[in-house]
Amino acid sequence: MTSSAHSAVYPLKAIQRPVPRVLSIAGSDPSGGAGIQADLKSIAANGGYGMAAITALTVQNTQGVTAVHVPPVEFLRQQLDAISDDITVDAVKIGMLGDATVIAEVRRWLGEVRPAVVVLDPVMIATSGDRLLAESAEAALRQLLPLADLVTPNLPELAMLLGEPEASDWTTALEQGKRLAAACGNTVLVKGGHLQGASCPDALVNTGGLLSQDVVEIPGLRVETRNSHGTGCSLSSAMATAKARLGDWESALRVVKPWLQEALAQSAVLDVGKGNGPVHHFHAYQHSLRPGDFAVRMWEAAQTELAAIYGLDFIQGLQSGGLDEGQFTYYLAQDALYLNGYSRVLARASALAPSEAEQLFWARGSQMCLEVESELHRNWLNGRQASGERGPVTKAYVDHLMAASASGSYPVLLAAILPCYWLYAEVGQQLHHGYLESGASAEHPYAEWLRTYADEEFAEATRKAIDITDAAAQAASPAERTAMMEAFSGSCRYETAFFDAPRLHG
Ligand SMILES: Nc1ncnc2c1ncn2[C@@H]1O[C@H](COP(=O)(O)OP(=O)(O)OP(=O)(O)O)[C@@H](O)[C@H]1O
Ligand SMILES: Cc1ncc(COP(=O)(O)O)c(N)n1
Repeated sequence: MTSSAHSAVYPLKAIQRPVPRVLSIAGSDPSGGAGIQADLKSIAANGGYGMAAITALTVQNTQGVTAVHVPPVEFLRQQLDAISDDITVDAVKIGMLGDATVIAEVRRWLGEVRPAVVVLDPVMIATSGDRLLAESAEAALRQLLPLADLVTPNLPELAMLLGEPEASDWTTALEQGKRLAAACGNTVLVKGGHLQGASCPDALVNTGGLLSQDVVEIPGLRVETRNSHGTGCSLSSAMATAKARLGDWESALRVVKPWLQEALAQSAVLDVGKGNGPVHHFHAYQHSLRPGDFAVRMWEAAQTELAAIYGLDFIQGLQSGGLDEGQFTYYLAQDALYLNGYSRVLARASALAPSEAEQLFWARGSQMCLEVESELHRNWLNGRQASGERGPVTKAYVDHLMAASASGSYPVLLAAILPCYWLYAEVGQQLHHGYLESGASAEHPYAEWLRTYADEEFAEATRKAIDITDAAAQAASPAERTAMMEAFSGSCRYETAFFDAPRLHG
């Protein structure tokens, strides 16, 4: 991309701060969907550092506002002064002001500090219909408008500020936007949220030549949802942040509008409240994993197979001692055959490993498999009548691992490898625990085998294998993670089938 093409999108001269310090002067919504709570999330989600000076406390949830308390205005003054005495404020968003004394205090502070970006959301009435601004303060709010760079009224507020009837179509709304912008000498963001129909446009309106044209419209589709609580708060604080970051209102709205649309579209994920729920400010972070997230997902996916394993005759017989000796021999022989294939797959993981530590870990695992295989022959299969042929489950399981290995993807291969560590360690621990609980009798026909399950070295290796796979998932693409879950679940099913194979094929 040429530098001129780049600056056409983001005018470099105007980019001020990589992480702008953005102050919300607004009311508190304890349910977290609107007010300062929404503002702080919105500022962070849009790349800013959020601060909040609280004008009023409300008692509200997704169903409505039941009380409003406006603390002494001196306290607001102290909050504002504490911030600006210490911190450079790159942008301010003003929301609920409550009454005329609060408006006067904010006006004084704005006059003294003169922040570079001021967005005013003229909050008067909540979505629920409850008043958030004393009626007597409407004139004072009108007089505050010229101190803002951007005013973001919804359609009822736009009409109220002009003293006109509410617009019922977009053309009328834009005309009203032009009148308000001309009267205040600033830019008005006309919002389509209160319109009917499938589209939901927004437009920046300025009649003084500040924009590329008087009306810059950004189209948008309406999201079918009740969860619109706090959209106005979120939009205005996102705009303050994006303006400080990108330098102009048009660039800001172009990034904020699709972000908010997605926040509405994904709001159901949050499942908050019985009324108009909040939007999902951090929807974009769903795609990135925190350490441990993928391990938890895999563990959840393994639960059905673990339950199936504990229900198997083979496992119950091994625990009680009633297991048929022939079945046990078949199991040991297949285990030895399986470990030979598994060793080769671990060697492949070692070859694909991105670091020497992981390379060494899988190489050691590969070596350990061969050692256990020969120990099985030496100590356990010696003297027993066992076939050296791979049974159908052993063959299918090893083929599944080989296919994951052939995929060439390190994360997918690890996901296929992991259940043999994890489920085996888990089942082994349970069996060993059960054996100890029942008195650890030396008479138990499988006592010696059950004792091998207490191997702490194997438990440690399993924890390490989980951590490495989890870390590989964090670095993987979404498509690769889907393939990982498939490979993991496939191996879990083979673990169950492997324990059941002696009954069917032994
Ligand atoms: N259903 C929706 N689908 C898509 N965008 C929407 C929807 N509802 C609102 N918006 C967007 O949300 C923002 C706020 O618009 P709206 O007109 O609802 O303001 P508001 O009434 O001040 O918000 P609030 O609901 O917080 O009071 C605008 O960008 C608008 O386009
Ligand atoms: C503290 C506070 N500030 C603003 C709003 C407006 O948001 P909405 O119109 O979505 O209810 C609110 N409900 N509460």
